[in-house]
Amino acid sequence: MDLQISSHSDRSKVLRDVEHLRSQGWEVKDNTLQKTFYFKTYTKVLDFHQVIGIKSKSMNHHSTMKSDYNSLTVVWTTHDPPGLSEKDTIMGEYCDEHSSAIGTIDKSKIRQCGSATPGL
Ligand SMILES: C[C@H](O)[C@H](O)[C@H]1CNC2=NC(N)=NC(=O)C2=N1
Repeated sequence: MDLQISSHSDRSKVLRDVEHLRSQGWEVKDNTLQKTFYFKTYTKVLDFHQVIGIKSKSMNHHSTMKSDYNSLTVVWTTHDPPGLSEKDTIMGEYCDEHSSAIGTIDKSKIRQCGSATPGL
């Protein structure tokens, strides 16, 4: 895996934590950690977005998030110094913990209503 670890981070710890997150459904892509969480309602999608946003403010570490009616895709990476850092793995764990508290569903259970942005 050609993965860049942020230079201020403990490389072996980040790699270990990334492996754990991969076992929980996170994908490593272009030096990011990403995962799509599925929810029964849009209200839950918005709640999860808000929960991540509040934690991001307190950690001064921010993700790219793409919301849809039944899902939220979260992408973590560190910009400076670039690569994956402990902050990304901490936030990944935080997302898993809080998505469970809100209540995720399996992808196969989402109600298909079409994307608001065809082609995405
Ligand atoms: C100046 C401020 O501390 C930085 O820009 C913070 C803000 N949020 C951040 N978020 C992420 N994901 N990576 C960063 O390097 C980062 N840096």
